[in-house]
Amino acid sequence: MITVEHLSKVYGSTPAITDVTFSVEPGEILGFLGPNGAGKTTTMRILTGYLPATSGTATVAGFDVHEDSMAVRQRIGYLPETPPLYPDMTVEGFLHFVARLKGVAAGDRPQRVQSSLERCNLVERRDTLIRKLSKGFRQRVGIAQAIVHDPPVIVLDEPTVGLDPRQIIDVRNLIKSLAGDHTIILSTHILPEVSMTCSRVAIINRGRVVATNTPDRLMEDLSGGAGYELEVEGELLVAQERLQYLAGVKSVTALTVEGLPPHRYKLRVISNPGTDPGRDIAATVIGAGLGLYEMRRVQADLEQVFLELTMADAPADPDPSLSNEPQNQSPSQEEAA
Ligand SMILES: Nc1ncnc2c1ncn2[C@@H]1O[C@H](COP(=O)(O)OP(=O)(O)OP(=O)(O)O)[C@@H](O)[C@H]1O
Repeated sequence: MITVEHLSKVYGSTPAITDVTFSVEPGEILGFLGPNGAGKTTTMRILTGYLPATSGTATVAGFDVHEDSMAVRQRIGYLPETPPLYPDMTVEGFLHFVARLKGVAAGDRPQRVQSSLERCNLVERRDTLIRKLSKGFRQRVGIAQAIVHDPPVIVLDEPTVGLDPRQIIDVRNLIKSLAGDHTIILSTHILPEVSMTCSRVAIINRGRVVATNTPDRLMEDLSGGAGYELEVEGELLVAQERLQYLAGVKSVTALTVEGLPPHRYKLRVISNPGTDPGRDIAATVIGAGLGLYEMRRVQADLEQVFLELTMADAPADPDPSLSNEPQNQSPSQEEAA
Protein backbone atom coordinates (compact mmCIF):
# COMPACT_ATOMS: atom_id res chain seq x y z
CA MET A 1 0.00 0.00 0.00
CA ILE A 2 2.93 2.32 0.78
CA THR A 3 6.42 1.96 -0.64
CA VAL A 4 9.33 4.24 0.17
CA GLU A 5 12.57 3.71 -1.71
CA HIS A 6 15.90 5.43 -1.11
CA LEU A 7 14.22 8.64 -0.01
CA SER A 8 16.51 11.54 0.94
CA LYS A 9 15.82 15.15 1.87
CA VAL A 10 18.39 17.87 2.36
CA TYR A 11 17.39 21.27 3.81
CA GLY A 12 20.02 23.67 2.49
CA SER A 13 23.12 21.72 3.44
CA THR A 14 21.48 19.79 6.34
CA PRO A 15 20.53 16.20 5.50
CA ALA A 16 17.20 15.48 7.28
CA ILE A 17 16.69 11.94 5.95
CA THR A 18 19.09 9.74 4.00
CA ASP A 19 18.29 6.68 1.88
CA VAL A 20 15.08 5.83 3.76
CA THR A 21 13.45 2.62 2.50
CA PHE A 22 10.44 0.77 3.96
CA SER A 23 7.00 -0.47 2.96
CA VAL A 24 3.63 -0.85 4.63
CA GLU A 25 1.20 -3.64 3.76
CA PRO A 26 -2.57 -3.05 3.52
CA GLY A 27 -4.27 -3.00 6.94
CA GLU A 28 -1.02 -2.68 8.90
CA ILE A 29 -0.14 -0.08 11.52
CA LEU A 30 3.52 0.82 11.07
CA GLY A 31 5.15 2.69 13.95
CA PHE A 32 7.79 5.14 12.78
CA LEU A 33 9.89 5.47 15.90
CA GLY A 34 12.80 7.79 16.50
CA PRO A 35 14.17 10.44 18.84
CA ASN A 36 13.50 14.15 18.30
CA GLY A 37 14.98 15.42 15.07
CA ALA A 38 15.39 11.91 13.59
CA GLY A 39 13.47 12.80 10.43
CA LYS A 40 9.97 11.50 11.15
CA THR A 41 8.01 14.64 10.26
CA THR A 42 10.10 15.16 7.12
CA THR A 43 9.25 11.62 5.95
CA MET A 44 5.53 12.05 6.77
CA ARG A 45 5.39 15.35 4.89
CA ILE A 46 7.02 13.83 1.81
CA LEU A 47 4.61 10.87 1.92
CA THR A 48 1.58 13.13 2.14
CA GLY A 49 2.73 15.18 -0.83
CA TYR A 50 3.42 18.39 1.16
CA LEU A 51 7.17 18.39 0.71
CA PRO A 52 9.27 17.31 -2.29
CA ALA A 53 12.07 14.82 -1.66
CA THR A 54 15.60 15.63 -2.79
CA SER A 55 15.92 12.11 -4.23
CA GLY A 56 14.26 8.71 -4.08
CA THR A 57 10.64 7.68 -4.63
CA ALA A 58 7.52 6.99 -2.60
CA THR A 59 4.15 5.62 -3.69
CA VAL A 60 0.80 5.46 -1.92
CA ALA A 61 -1.84 3.08 -3.26
CA GLY A 62 0.20 2.85 -6.46
CA PHE A 63 0.50 6.62 -7.02
CA ASP A 64 3.81 8.45 -6.93
CA VAL A 65 3.73 11.10 -4.18
CA HIS A 66 5.50 13.64 -6.36
CA GLU A 67 4.12 12.89 -9.85
CA ASP A 68 0.52 12.23 -8.71
CA SER A 69 0.38 14.35 -5.61
CA MET A 70 -3.37 15.12 -5.97
CA ALA A 71 -4.28 11.44 -6.33
CA VAL A 72 -2.14 10.69 -3.26
CA ARG A 73 -3.75 13.43 -1.17
CA GLN A 74 -7.20 12.03 -1.97
CA ARG A 75 -6.10 8.64 -0.67
CA ILE A 76 -4.37 9.85 2.47
CA GLY A 77 -5.75 11.22 5.72
CA TYR A 78 -3.08 13.27 7.48
CA LEU A 79 -2.93 14.34 11.10
CA PRO A 80 0.05 16.72 11.35
CA GLU A 81 1.76 17.38 14.69
CA THR A 82 -0.48 20.44 15.11
CA PRO A 83 -3.88 19.68 13.59
CA PRO A 84 -5.24 22.52 11.45
CA LEU A 85 -8.51 23.18 13.31
CA TYR A 86 -10.78 26.22 13.10
CA PRO A 87 -11.62 27.11 16.72
CA ASP A 88 -14.79 29.06 15.92
CA MET A 89 -16.43 26.24 13.99
CA THR A 90 -18.49 23.49 15.57
CA VAL A 91 -17.12 19.97 15.30
CA GLU A 92 -19.74 18.96 12.75
CA GLY A 93 -19.43 22.21 10.77
CA PHE A 94 -15.68 21.75 10.55
CA LEU A 95 -15.98 18.16 9.36
CA HIS A 96 -18.46 19.21 6.65
CA PHE A 97 -16.02 21.93 5.61
CA VAL A 98 -13.11 19.48 5.38
CA ALA A 99 -15.24 16.91 3.53
CA ARG A 100 -16.00 19.55 0.91
CA LEU A 101 -12.31 20.53 0.65
CA LYS A 102 -11.36 16.89 0.18
CA GLY A 103 -13.80 16.52 -2.69
CA VAL A 104 -16.48 14.36 -1.04
CA ALA A 105 -19.65 14.65 -3.18
CA ALA A 106 -22.33 16.85 -1.55
CA GLY A 107 -24.79 13.93 -1.33
CA ASP A 108 -22.26 11.75 0.49
CA ARG A 109 -21.10 14.36 3.00
CA PRO A 110 -23.75 13.89 5.75
CA GLN A 111 -23.07 10.15 5.85
CA ARG A 112 -19.26 10.59 5.80
CA VAL A 113 -19.39 13.24 8.56
CA GLN A 114 -21.70 11.07 10.68
CA SER A 115 -19.44 8.06 10.21
CA SER A 116 -16.29 9.92 11.28
CA LEU A 117 -18.14 11.47 14.26
CA GLU A 118 -19.11 7.95 15.33
CA ARG A 119 -15.68 6.41 14.71
CA CYS A 120 -14.02 9.11 16.81
CA ASN A 121 -16.65 9.14 19.58
CA LEU A 122 -17.61 12.71 18.87
CA VAL A 123 -21.36 12.39 18.33
CA GLU A 124 -22.20 14.10 21.63
CA ARG A 125 -19.82 16.97 20.84
CA ARG A 126 -20.99 17.55 17.29
CA ASP A 127 -22.46 20.99 18.13
CA THR A 128 -19.60 22.12 20.41
CA LEU A 129 -17.28 24.89 19.25
CA ILE A 130 -13.78 23.48 18.70
CA ARG A 131 -12.21 26.12 20.95
CA LYS A 132 -14.26 24.78 23.87
CA LEU A 133 -12.93 21.23 23.50
CA SER A 134 -10.21 19.67 25.67
CA LYS A 135 -6.92 18.75 23.98
CA GLY A 136 -7.96 15.08 23.86
CA PHE A 137 -11.21 15.88 22.06
CA ARG A 138 -9.40 18.22 19.69
CA GLN A 139 -7.06 15.39 18.82
CA ARG A 140 -10.08 13.22 18.03
CA VAL A 141 -11.39 16.00 15.77
CA GLY A 142 -7.93 15.99 14.13
CA ILE A 143 -8.30 12.27 13.46
CA ALA A 144 -11.93 12.69 12.34
CA GLN A 145 -10.85 15.28 9.73
CA ALA A 146 -8.16 12.84 8.55
CA ILE A 147 -10.70 10.05 7.91
CA VAL A 148 -13.72 12.06 6.75
CA HIS A 149 -13.07 11.29 3.07
CA ASP A 150 -12.58 7.59 3.92
CA PRO A 151 -8.97 7.36 2.72
CA PRO A 152 -7.31 3.94 2.52
CA VAL A 153 -4.14 5.36 4.16
CA ILE A 154 -3.85 7.39 7.37
CA VAL A 155 -0.67 9.19 8.44
CA LEU A 156 -0.52 10.34 12.05
CA ASP A 157 2.38 12.49 13.26
CA GLU A 158 2.89 12.14 17.02
CA PRO A 159 -0.85 11.63 17.66
CA THR A 160 -0.67 11.46 21.47
CA VAL A 161 1.78 14.26 22.25
CA GLY A 162 0.47 16.57 24.97
CA LEU A 163 -2.43 14.33 26.00
CA ASP A 164 -3.03 13.10 29.53
CA PRO A 165 -2.79 9.34 30.23
CA ARG A 166 -6.55 8.77 29.91
CA GLN A 167 -6.71 10.66 26.61
CA ILE A 168 -3.66 8.75 25.35
CA ILE A 169 -5.45 5.44 25.97
CA ASP A 170 -8.58 6.69 24.16
CA VAL A 171 -6.61 7.90 21.13
CA ARG A 172 -4.55 4.69 20.94
CA ASN A 173 -7.71 2.58 21.07
CA LEU A 174 -9.21 4.74 18.35
CA ILE A 175 -6.12 4.24 16.17
CA LYS A 176 -6.21 0.48 16.69
CA SER A 177 -9.89 0.40 15.74
CA LEU A 178 -9.04 2.08 12.43
CA ALA A 179 -6.48 -0.57 11.41
CA GLY A 180 -7.64 -3.33 9.09
CA ASP A 181 -9.97 -1.01 7.14
CA HIS A 182 -7.09 1.44 6.79
CA THR A 183 -3.32 1.28 6.42
CA ILE A 184 -1.72 3.48 9.07
CA ILE A 185 1.67 5.06 9.65
CA LEU A 186 2.12 6.55 13.05
CA SER A 187 5.20 8.53 13.96
CA THR A 188 6.25 8.70 17.58
CA HIS A 189 9.22 9.11 19.89
CA ILE A 190 7.37 7.25 22.65
CA LEU A 191 8.34 3.61 22.95
CA PRO A 192 5.24 2.07 24.51
CA GLU A 193 3.21 3.66 21.73
CA VAL A 194 4.61 1.23 19.19
CA SER A 195 4.48 -1.91 21.31
CA MET A 196 0.86 -1.16 22.27
CA THR A 197 -0.43 0.07 18.95
CA CYS A 198 1.67 -1.09 16.00
CA SER A 199 2.01 -4.36 14.14
CA ARG A 200 5.41 -3.34 12.77
CA VAL A 201 8.00 -0.76 13.61
CA ALA A 202 10.64 1.12 11.65
CA ILE A 203 13.27 2.73 13.86
CA ILE A 204 14.78 5.90 12.44
CA ASN A 205 17.86 7.62 13.82
CA ARG A 206 19.67 10.64 12.44
CA GLY A 207 17.73 10.40 9.21
CA ARG A 208 18.37 6.71 8.55
CA VAL A 209 16.15 3.67 9.09
CA VAL A 210 18.22 1.42 11.36
CA ALA A 211 15.76 -1.48 11.81
CA THR A 212 12.33 -2.63 10.60
CA ASN A 213 10.38 -5.57 11.98
CA THR A 214 7.54 -6.59 14.29
CA PRO A 215 8.14 -5.37 17.85
CA ASP A 216 8.56 -9.00 18.99
CA ARG A 217 11.10 -9.89 16.31
CA LEU A 218 13.08 -6.73 16.95
CA MET A 219 13.33 -7.61 20.60
CA GLU A 220 14.27 -11.20 19.82
CA ASP A 221 16.86 -10.37 17.17
CA LEU A 222 18.43 -7.29 18.63
CA SER A 223 18.17 -7.27 22.39
CA GLY A 224 19.73 -10.71 22.66
CA GLY A 225 16.49 -12.19 23.95
CA ALA A 226 15.15 -13.19 27.35
CA GLY A 227 16.88 -15.19 30.05
CA TYR A 228 18.15 -14.87 33.63
CA GLU A 229 20.48 -12.68 35.60
CA LEU A 230 22.37 -14.45 38.36
CA GLU A 231 24.47 -13.35 41.30
CA VAL A 232 26.94 -16.12 41.95
CA GLU A 233 29.82 -16.71 44.40
CA GLY A 234 32.83 -18.86 43.45
CA GLU A 235 34.91 -19.38 40.33
CA LEU A 236 33.66 -17.26 37.44
CA LEU A 237 35.11 -19.56 34.78
CA VAL A 238 33.58 -22.69 36.27
CA ALA A 239 30.12 -21.15 36.26
CA GLN A 240 30.44 -19.75 32.74
CA GLU A 241 31.75 -23.00 31.27
CA ARG A 242 29.08 -25.20 32.78
CA LEU A 243 26.21 -22.90 32.00
CA GLN A 244 27.04 -22.27 28.38
CA TYR A 245 26.78 -25.96 27.48
CA LEU A 246 23.30 -26.33 28.96
CA ALA A 247 20.48 -27.14 26.53
CA GLY A 248 18.46 -24.00 25.75
CA VAL A 249 21.26 -21.58 26.68
CA LYS A 250 22.31 -19.22 23.91
CA SER A 251 24.98 -17.19 25.69
CA VAL A 252 26.51 -16.46 29.09
CA THR A 253 28.00 -13.04 29.78
CA ALA A 254 29.74 -11.71 32.89
CA LEU A 255 28.33 -8.28 33.82
CA THR A 256 30.42 -5.48 35.27
CA VAL A 257 28.80 -4.50 38.56
CA GLU A 258 30.38 -2.21 41.15
CA GLY A 259 30.22 -2.86 44.88
CA LEU A 260 29.77 -6.64 45.00
CA PRO A 261 31.50 -8.55 47.87
CA PRO A 262 34.73 -10.41 46.96
CA HIS A 263 34.27 -13.48 44.73
CA ARG A 264 30.74 -12.51 43.83
CA TYR A 265 29.78 -11.60 40.30
CA LYS A 266 26.77 -11.31 38.06
CA LEU A 267 26.06 -13.34 34.96
CA ARG A 268 23.49 -12.86 32.27
CA VAL A 269 22.29 -16.12 30.75
CA ILE A 270 20.29 -15.65 27.53
CA SER A 271 18.06 -18.53 26.46
CA ASN A 272 17.12 -19.68 22.97
CA PRO A 273 13.63 -18.55 21.84
CA GLY A 274 10.90 -20.90 23.08
CA THR A 275 13.02 -22.45 25.86
CA ASP A 276 13.19 -21.81 29.59
CA PRO A 277 16.28 -23.44 31.09
CA GLY A 278 15.75 -21.76 34.52
CA ARG A 279 15.54 -25.01 36.45
CA ASP A 280 18.74 -26.40 34.89
CA ILE A 281 20.58 -23.12 35.42
CA ALA A 282 19.85 -23.16 39.17
CA ALA A 283 20.70 -26.87 39.47
CA THR A 284 23.97 -26.39 37.57
CA VAL A 285 25.16 -23.49 39.71
CA ILE A 286 24.40 -25.32 42.94
CA GLY A 287 25.71 -28.65 41.57
CA ALA A 288 29.04 -26.96 40.81
CA GLY A 289 29.37 -25.97 44.46
CA LEU A 290 28.87 -22.27 43.74
CA GLY A 291 26.76 -19.93 45.84
CA LEU A 292 23.55 -18.66 44.22
CA TYR A 293 22.57 -15.34 45.82
CA GLU A 294 20.09 -14.09 43.28
CA MET A 295 18.34 -15.39 40.17
CA ARG A 296 16.07 -13.04 38.29
CA ARG A 297 14.23 -13.48 35.02
CA VAL A 298 15.05 -10.78 32.44
CA GLN A 299 12.74 -9.96 29.56
CA ALA A 300 13.83 -8.67 26.20
CA ASP A 301 12.41 -5.20 25.88
CA LEU A 302 11.94 -2.74 23.11
CA GLU A 303 13.48 0.06 25.13
CA GLN A 304 16.79 -1.82 25.21
CA VAL A 305 16.65 -2.33 21.44
CA PHE A 306 15.75 1.28 20.82
CA LEU A 307 18.53 2.58 23.03
CA GLU A 308 21.08 0.24 21.44
CA LEU A 309 20.10 1.44 17.99
CA THR A 310 19.75 5.14 18.66
CA MET A 311 22.15 5.97 21.47
CA ALA A 312 25.39 4.46 20.17
CA ASP A 313 26.45 7.63 18.42
CA ALA A 314 24.28 10.08 20.33
CA PRO A 315 25.64 13.22 22.02
CA ALA A 316 26.84 12.89 25.63
CA ASP A 317 23.67 14.49 26.99
CA PRO A 318 20.91 12.37 25.48
CA ASP A 319 17.42 13.71 24.98
CA PRO A 320 15.46 12.80 28.14
CA SER A 321 12.21 12.66 26.16
CA LEU A 322 13.17 9.33 24.60
CA SER A 323 11.02 7.47 27.06
CA ASN A 324 8.84 10.24 28.34
CA GLU A 325 5.78 8.06 28.76
CA PRO A 326 3.66 9.25 31.66
CA GLN A 327 4.62 7.03 34.57
CA ASN A 328 1.11 6.36 35.79
CA GLN A 329 0.09 4.59 32.62
CA SER A 330 0.24 0.85 32.28
CA PRO A 331 -0.80 -1.76 29.75
CA SER A 332 -3.45 -2.98 32.19
CA GLN A 333 -5.16 0.40 32.09
CA GLU A 334 -5.13 0.13 28.32
CA GLU A 335 -6.65 -3.31 28.45
CA ALA A 336 -9.36 -2.04 30.79
CA ALA A 337 -10.26 0.85 28.48
N1 LIG B 1 12.41 23.47 7.40
C1 LIG B 1 13.57 23.02 7.85
N2 LIG B 1 14.74 23.66 7.56
C2 LIG B 1 15.92 23.19 7.97
N3 LIG B 1 16.08 22.05 8.71
C3 LIG B 1 14.97 21.38 9.04
C4 LIG B 1 13.66 21.82 8.63
N4 LIG B 1 12.74 20.93 9.12
C5 LIG B 1 13.45 19.99 9.80
N5 LIG B 1 14.78 20.25 9.75
C6 LIG B 1 15.86 19.43 10.33
O1 LIG B 1 15.76 18.14 9.79
C7 LIG B 1 15.98 17.14 10.77
C8 LIG B 1 14.76 16.22 10.88
O2 LIG B 1 13.66 16.97 11.38
P1 LIG B 1 12.21 16.34 11.54
O3 LIG B 1 11.29 17.45 12.00
O4 LIG B 1 11.84 15.62 10.31
O5 LIG B 1 12.46 15.30 12.72
P2 LIG B 1 11.41 14.58 13.68
O6 LIG B 1 11.90 13.20 13.84
O7 LIG B 1 10.01 14.77 13.18
O8 LIG B 1 11.61 15.38 15.02
P3 LIG B 1 10.53 15.89 16.11
O9 LIG B 1 10.05 14.67 16.79
O10 LIG B 1 11.37 16.78 16.97
O11 LIG B 1 9.47 16.64 15.33
C9 LIG B 1 16.29 17.89 12.05
O12 LIG B 1 17.69 18.00 12.16
C10 LIG B 1 15.68 19.25 11.83
O13 LIG B 1 16.37 20.24 12.55
